Amino acid sequence: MIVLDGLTKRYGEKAAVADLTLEIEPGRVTGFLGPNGAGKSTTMRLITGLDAPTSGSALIGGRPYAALRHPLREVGALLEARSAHPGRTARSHLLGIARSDGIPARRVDAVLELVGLTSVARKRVGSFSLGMRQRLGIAAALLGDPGVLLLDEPVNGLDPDGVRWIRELIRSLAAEGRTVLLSSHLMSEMQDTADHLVVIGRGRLIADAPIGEVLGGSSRNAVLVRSPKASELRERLTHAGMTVESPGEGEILVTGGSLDDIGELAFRHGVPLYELSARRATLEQAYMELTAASVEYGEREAK
Ligand SMILES: Nc1ncnc2c1ncn2[C@@H]1O[C@H](COP(=O)(O)OP(=O)(O)OP(=O)(O)O)[C@@H](O)[C@H]1O
Repeated sequence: MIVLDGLTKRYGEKAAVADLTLEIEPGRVTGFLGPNGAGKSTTMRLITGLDAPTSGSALIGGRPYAALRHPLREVGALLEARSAHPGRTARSHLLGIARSDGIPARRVDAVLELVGLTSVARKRVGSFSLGMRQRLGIAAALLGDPGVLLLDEPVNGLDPDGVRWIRELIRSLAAEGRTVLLSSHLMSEMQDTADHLVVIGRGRLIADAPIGEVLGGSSRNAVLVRSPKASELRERLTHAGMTVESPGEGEILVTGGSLDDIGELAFRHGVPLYELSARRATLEQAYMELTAASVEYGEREAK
């Protein structure tokens, strides 16, 4: 369990993280989302003691990172900035980290196997592809078999097989009862991996809710109806207070009413239906609505 209480980090006038209070619970994957510059990496750095908060606290199992006796056995982190020396082999890189926390060498071989790098364990990291380096970073995070994992953009550079592999790994780590905090800009990947979402913008909390709740709260949830009497149905649904659009000939898209409401209304008025189906909002759509007001480095600035 990770507990943030009034966590704040200022760089001069600017608050990178502002008064963040939340609990990241074990046994589920918590997705950590926010526009560029929202403060995700800073939050992860504060949790892992790489930066000190200006005020507030970040506790892991009730203690700050600096007070953990065997930090690698309690927290594993894959953070963007951490990289291996290109002249070292994968195995010697991991052995160095393992030694720093009294982790036995056999664990190094076990994590190399787990991330699929056994065959290149004695190759220099400098010759690794981005995806292989990412796997090595994940191996380092898992070295101490920690109960808490912080993964900042772990799918970066991975091919589709690698992406699927990491999704399954992350889900199994959470299923074993670990606390997993995962940041990613890939919304479809997040939708498939996370159970719970924490969304921040300009350092502040925007949402802390189960993914189903975030998706259900989107205005983009709608019902698609196809009918040979679409225009009559449109009038009746509008009269009943629903909002109706016509995306195509004989089709209407309804918000403000459930499948059951629409089906019953059509039945009452003798309107035949050829299709009645839920169009669920994607995480990308729900996320865009949530963060619209807090995009810091948007298109306008970038151009
Ligand atoms: N060392 C630093 N000195 C000054 N400002 C910083 C420093 N580190 C981060 N910031 C600022 O704090 C804000 C939050 O940055 P952070 O990297 O945590 O965002 P992020 O959500 O991880 O963004 P991204 O999605 O782009 O990785 C940004 O405005 C950034 O410029």
